[in-house]
Amino acid sequence: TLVDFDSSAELGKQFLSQEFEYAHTHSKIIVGGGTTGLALARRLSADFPNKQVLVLEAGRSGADDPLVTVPQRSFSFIGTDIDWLYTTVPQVHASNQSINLSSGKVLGGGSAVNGLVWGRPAKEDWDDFERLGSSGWNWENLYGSARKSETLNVPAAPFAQEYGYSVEPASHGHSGPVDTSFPPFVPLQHLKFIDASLELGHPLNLDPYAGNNTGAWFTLSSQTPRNTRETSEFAYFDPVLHSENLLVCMHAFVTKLDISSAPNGQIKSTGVEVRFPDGSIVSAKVKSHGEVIMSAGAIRTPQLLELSGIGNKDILQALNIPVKLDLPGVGENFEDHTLTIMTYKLKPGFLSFDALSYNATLKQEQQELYDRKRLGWLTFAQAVLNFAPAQTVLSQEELEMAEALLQTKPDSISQDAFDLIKQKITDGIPQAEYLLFNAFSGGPVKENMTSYVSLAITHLHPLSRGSIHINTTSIDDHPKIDPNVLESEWDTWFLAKATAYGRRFFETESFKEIFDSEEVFPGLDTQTDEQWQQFIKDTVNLGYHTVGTASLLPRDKNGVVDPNLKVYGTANIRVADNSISPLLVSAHTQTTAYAIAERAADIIKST
Ligand SMILES: Cc1cc2nc3c(=O)[nH]c(=O)nc-3n(C[C@H](O)[C@H](O)[C@H](O)COP(=O)(O)OP(=O)(O)OC[C@H]3O[C@@H](n4cnc5c(N)ncnc54)[C@H](O)[C@@H]3O)c2cc1C
Repeated sequence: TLVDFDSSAELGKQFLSQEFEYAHTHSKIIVGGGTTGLALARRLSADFPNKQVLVLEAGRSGADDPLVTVPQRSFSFIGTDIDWLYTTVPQVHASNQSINLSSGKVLGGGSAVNGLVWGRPAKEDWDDFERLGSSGWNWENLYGSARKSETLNVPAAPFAQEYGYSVEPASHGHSGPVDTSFPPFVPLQHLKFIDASLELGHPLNLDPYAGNNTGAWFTLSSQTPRNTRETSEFAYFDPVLHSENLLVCMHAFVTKLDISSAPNGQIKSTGVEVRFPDGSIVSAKVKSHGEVIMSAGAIRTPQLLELSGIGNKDILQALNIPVKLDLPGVGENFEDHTLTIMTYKLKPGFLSFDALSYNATLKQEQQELYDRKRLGWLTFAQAVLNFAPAQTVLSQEELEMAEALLQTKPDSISQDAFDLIKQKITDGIPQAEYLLFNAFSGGPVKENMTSYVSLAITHLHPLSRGSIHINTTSIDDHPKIDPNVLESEWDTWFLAKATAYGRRFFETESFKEIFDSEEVFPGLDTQTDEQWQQFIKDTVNLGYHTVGTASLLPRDKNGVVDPNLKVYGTANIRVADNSISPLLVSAHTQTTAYAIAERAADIIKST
């Protein structure tokens, strides 16, 4: 059942204050109806036919909104009503930039606004969760969970032939809620990107979803065979919309958890406080064996825990918040992928999505093609990724420099995580991702009537760690988001080297055919190591892959949740979202979020 607290406030208040069925024993309140929250809610409600699952989501539905549904429009949500509008604090190691960290305020959360890339990490990435001390959180189990979320749609023969798509069905799920597909349109420049990668000696990976993601490959999108976006709302919730024991509330803003004491010196949550759009606050209560599950995402989950008195006592006391539980790991270990963008101009006659803004006829044609047949440019978000190990990006001499740089552990990362990342570098696990955006996305002023592409270069395993903490007692103030990017010398050095390597793609024969030789951004004046490093510091972005702020780690290693996802020291509070990932993976993170949801459901059902 779906209730909108904006249009049906009175009904909503009745539901909450009259303690409807969700207040039964063993009921679950899930805070946040995002990627993980709705996936988990569906699974839990299926298993507890007589118990209630209540999901509280601050945003609205994404249904029928082209900002959400049309693949090509991914990223257009930035600055709209479904964006939380986060930015970081000025980054001291990155020219004092405040970096955008937009995030989905909508049912489906990140899955409703992201770039639709459907990836999968290297085996070692998920195995490292277990190596860091959380038994059962390994590749084998997470891969199994990930496949439960997916239904692979093999590409139709004409498109497979035209673009050279390949897929290994055995490496995918076939009966999960999320449809994954290849788009029926790929821009020429993306096909050339495969050729350019091969020309530079990168391997073509025909099966990147089974634990080895190295090389250039066609990526699936979280997209239906009708070429609309899949979100956790559409995939997991809509099919059970009328289920009586799953109540999803939108415009339901959770302001804090109610906490009381529990046996054995623990604390428990008796429910949560929910603010309605009219400003009134109503408590939603859990009874006896009920639980509160935090799925508010890696930025809001630590904020809500701290506002409720769970976190580092020094931070709480400084704001006069009564300390219910001193748990210093809350809000720590924050990491995100760091990335830079290079921009190139296409030769006259070649077009990118920029043309949609200067060619009205083309725009209309493509819109009609999409509306009538769900074909054409608007079906496309991404097609090709290239994951490269350090050994591919760096020369022999640079590899020796890398070894020297990696002798020093940056202050903010744990010794365990540092050692695992060093091992991954040595073992040739991808460290850099190259991805083409089919439009201008950074650089000096854009010329009229010109099409560009941008190459995003991502550092997959950065060493710098930051934090997300409250700095006021108001839920309406964004927490202080400090990724602490480029604290580590290695992070700056490697991203600079990986970015400089990006220029090589545009020097290949394959690319020369379609690109203007003039590099637009940063421009060929940038040549020396110092210049590249300055470019990185001035322009570094985040990958929108925020993780780690309620880490799945032993408590004495700054952990927040145990392997059953219980917050240490609590009887009935769990976290199930990307804040639990203790280490970033070499992949875009929605598949990890879905895998966490599926695994969390299995764990919660059995504990
Ligand atoms: C712009 C962008 C592009 C991305 N591109 C990709 C990509 O192409 N491929 C990929 O794999 N990953 C991508 N990601 C990352 C991926 O989407 C996220 O890692 C993933 O969706 C996070 O899932 P989550 O469940 O942890 O959080 P979310 O999905 O963010 O869910 C959190 C939910 O909680 C709600 N909420 C927060 N606070 C409250 C509150 N106080 N009360 C009630 N509700 C609340 C939020 O509105 C949200 O719906 C991208 C992310 C973004 C933002």
